[in-house]
Amino acid sequence: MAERDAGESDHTTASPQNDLRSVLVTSVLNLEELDVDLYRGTHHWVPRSQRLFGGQIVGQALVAAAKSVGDNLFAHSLHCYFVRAGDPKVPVLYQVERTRDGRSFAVRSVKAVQHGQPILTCQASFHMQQPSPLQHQFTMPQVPQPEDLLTVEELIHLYLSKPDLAEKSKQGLNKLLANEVPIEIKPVNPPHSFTRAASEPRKLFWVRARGHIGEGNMKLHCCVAAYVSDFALLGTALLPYPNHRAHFSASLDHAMWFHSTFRADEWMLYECESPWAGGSRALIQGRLWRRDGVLAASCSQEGVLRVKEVTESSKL
Ligand SMILES: CCCCCC/C=C\CCCCCCCC(=O)SCCNC(=O)CCNC(=O)[C@H](O)C(C)(C)COP(=O)(O)OP(=O)(O)OC[C@H]1O[C@@H](n2cnc3c(N)ncnc32)[C@H](O)[C@@H]1OP(=O)(O)O
Repeated sequence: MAERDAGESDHTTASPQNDLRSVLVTSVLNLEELDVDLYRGTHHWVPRSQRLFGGQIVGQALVAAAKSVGDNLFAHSLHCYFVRAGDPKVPVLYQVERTRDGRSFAVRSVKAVQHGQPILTCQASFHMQQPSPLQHQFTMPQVPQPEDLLTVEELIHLYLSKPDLAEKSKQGLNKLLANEVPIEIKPVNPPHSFTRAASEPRKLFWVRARGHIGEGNMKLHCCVAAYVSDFALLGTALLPYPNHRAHFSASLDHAMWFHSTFRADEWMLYECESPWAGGSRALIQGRLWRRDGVLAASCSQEGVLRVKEVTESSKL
């Protein structure tokens, strides 16, 4: 374990002149206030499953919770259950209950509702900054810098340029390219081709919000990190099983802890690993690292994964 650097990072900052404001800030996490502690959120990107993206619901729930706590308090943890699939055809209502306001901590309970029914329950806790001599963290894995790696889109174009690529794979890759995901990803160990080999249930990638957010609003960066943290976590559990494909997958619960200041519009290393899978479920743990090696956030999630074996003919 390494000593944690409690100081500010030497971030290279995305320039607002060259980079439009992130749609996560202007739209997805910009909730409409309907009444006291009642908000409405709309959608930007919806996954192919046609159920709302879990990260969007968690990020919006955290925005709603954060609106009722003072500027001196910062999100330090959240615990959520996804109890129903989110419907992309209607907005989500967020009802906030002010569970407790103490001297150092405040706790909020948020219910995300559609069609009169909860789709997510979330407890979020906020804490004032307090100095402590007790400081440690793991050491960030050593990986190539994001400038030396390709984005997911660049990798897909590379795979598409391979002359022996099967028509079905081409269609799959083009569908992936059509997604307008508001985050950028650079895998650390991308496969050389679209076909995958079995690997340990662990993956590393650089990630950041697409577009500019700017510094100053730490609560907002935590909400963006909550959005980002659910994106590719569950797939980690499938890495040892290239001959199986999930016909149903969904995150069941999601917990997150925020440790340090960070900017979600700057590259962060996301380290994801799945220590267990069984009974059609998998546990996945994630660590978000600032590129200067400071541990920014940790998360844990359990998901349901119902898989089918893929035959050679169905792969083509
Ligand atoms: C260029 C960039 C490229 C990138 C492109 C993008 C690529 C990747 C995209 C990444 C996507 C990220 C996704 C991240 C993960 C998520 O966001 S998941 C969304 C959040 N989570 C949820 O929505 C879960 C919400 N909760 C639920 O839906 C329910 O709680 C539950 C389904 C988990 C509960 O299940 P259950 O109690 O069984 O509910 P039921 O209503 O009874 O059943 C639901 C369906 O499951 C079938 N089913 C039930 N039991 C079984 C069983 N034992 N075996 C098989 N099937 C079962 C049941 O029949 C229902 O099916 P139908 O809906 O009727 O088909």
